[in-house]
Amino acid sequence: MRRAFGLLKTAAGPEGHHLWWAVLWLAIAAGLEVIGPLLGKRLIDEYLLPRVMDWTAMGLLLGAVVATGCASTWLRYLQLVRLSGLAMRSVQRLRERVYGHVLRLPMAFFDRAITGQLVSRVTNDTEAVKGLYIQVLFVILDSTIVLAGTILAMAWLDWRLMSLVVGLMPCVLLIVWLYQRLSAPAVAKARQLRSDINAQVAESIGGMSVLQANNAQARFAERFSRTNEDQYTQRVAEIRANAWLLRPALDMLNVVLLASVIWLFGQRADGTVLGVAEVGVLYAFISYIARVIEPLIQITMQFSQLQQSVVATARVATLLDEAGSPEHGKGASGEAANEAVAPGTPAIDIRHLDFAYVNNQRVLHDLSLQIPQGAFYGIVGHTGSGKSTLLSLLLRYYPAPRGSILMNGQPLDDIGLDAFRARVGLVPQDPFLLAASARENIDMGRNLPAERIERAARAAHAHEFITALEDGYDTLLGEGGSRLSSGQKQLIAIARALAGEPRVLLLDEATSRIDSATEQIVQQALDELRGQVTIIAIAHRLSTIRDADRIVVLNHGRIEESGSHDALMRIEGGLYQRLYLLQQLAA
Ligand SMILES: Nc1ncnc2c1ncn2[C@@H]1O[C@H](COP(=O)(O)OP(=O)(O)OP(=O)(O)O)[C@@H](O)[C@H]1O
Repeated sequence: MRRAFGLLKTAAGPEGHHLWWAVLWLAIAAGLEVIGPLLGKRLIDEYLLPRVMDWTAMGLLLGAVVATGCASTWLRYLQLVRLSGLAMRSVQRLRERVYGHVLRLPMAFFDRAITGQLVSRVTNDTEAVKGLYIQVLFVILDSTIVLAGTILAMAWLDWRLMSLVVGLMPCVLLIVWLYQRLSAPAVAKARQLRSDINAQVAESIGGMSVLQANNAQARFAERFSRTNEDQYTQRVAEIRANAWLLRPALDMLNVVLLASVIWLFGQRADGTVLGVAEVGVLYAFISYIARVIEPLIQITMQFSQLQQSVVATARVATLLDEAGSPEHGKGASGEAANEAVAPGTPAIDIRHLDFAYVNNQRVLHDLSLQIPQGAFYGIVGHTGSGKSTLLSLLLRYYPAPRGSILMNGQPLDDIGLDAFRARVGLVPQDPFLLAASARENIDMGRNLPAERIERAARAAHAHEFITALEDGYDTLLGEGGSRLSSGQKQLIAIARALAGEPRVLLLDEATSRIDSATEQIVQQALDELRGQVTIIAIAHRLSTIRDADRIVVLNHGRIEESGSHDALMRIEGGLYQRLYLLQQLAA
């Protein structure tokens, strides 16, 4: 609860004072609402019943009754507008903060994160903050003030009648509690079914090609319709519980309360003529009864909603507490170091690198490797030998032990992260294309000049097919680049990496999903970069790295062999030779 409200306060940001003003005005609105029946009582008791026809005073009192009612409604409306605006701006601020935070989380976080849950934190859970404003501040606070004011006013008028009303109040709580108990299963079921509906839609859109290839449309539509029908049934059950239990029972209670007040009132009359002063009290009490029941219903009904909002907000707070990537020596300028590289300094220098993802289960053992400036190195090995792990450490997705990896003679940790990312380019196995134009996919939010994008596309041999598209570089590529072939997507990913003009280019099995013809294009592109860029390529397909200056063979996290293709092929029974021959056989 404390965390949720702490977050609410920070989300309100510079508008925090609006909150206090809203509370103050709400209290005034509630006060005005309570005053109305008191004025009405005075009108009845002092003028109508004794037939004192002082039209000015009566007009003033009547005007005051109408004015307090209007002012209270108007103030409440203004505060609802004010709080809703504040709530929506808070959601907007919080959502930006959470998304910005997620973007800075270390890769290790995403190993255990579940995508759907993270999306829900950023979208739905941040929305829950709005619920806190509207449910807590507006509904609960407003209802509580009205309730307290009404009870006080009743006590002041007639404490015995007030005791009767207050005595019957627990019945409202009991009715609402019963209703919630009875409707809870339907509410929970309906909510579960709604997420099933979302999941089914997402699943079928994601697997549309498989679905249509198997002619499964009818079966999916039927499954969807069943879930949809179930959800409808549960929603109807919820509405029925409201219509048949909640409202009639509360209306009944209202009648019982009214009848009891009138009965008690009748008991106290002297049997012939009602005490003049008491008719006004009866009027005020009748007005107050409605003002007691409604706030009570509101408070009780909103309580479970409030709990959900608090839990959701606390979940957002937990995500925000997740530590971001460690700061990387802000002052150290990677670019300056780049210019002043002493001759002979390796581009990458790995020194006795040990690494474990989870305590003591080492994945890399005492790895040492020097990669000269502008060299092309290939890394091969069986599945699970540690290739991707090495690449992840070179990319600083996970922190390597200090001093175990140097770039241009500088420990990775000392290089500013921006300078580092500008220096290193990555071509991943999955090219990850945005649902945007070819240009935006190469640019990737860096605002690069058009010439640089085109130069990169030419270097990646992507320029030809991009210009053949109907709008050239501005052609929209569809979700995940669905308009392109796998090979073309990979060429775009290479162009994207080259557009950053990196000094080091890392390729993570960039040719595993493309045909031999495209692989040759990739090889040609890499050949053209040789000498200018240091290239480190992980490859399952050994033909991609056959021409590398050196091939490093990993086995269970250790360097087993290292040398040129020809040198490695000469090691009889060597791991590389076996891998290569196996691939030749498979081909
Ligand atoms: N995020 C992770 N958390 C924990 N262990 C991991 C993680 N990633 C990889 N591993 C483990 O580290 C070892 C090396 O995995 P890695 O992905 O580096 O191998 P690889 O050589 O790239 O394999 P492949 O060729 O199949 O991609 C494996 O035993 C794997 O289970």
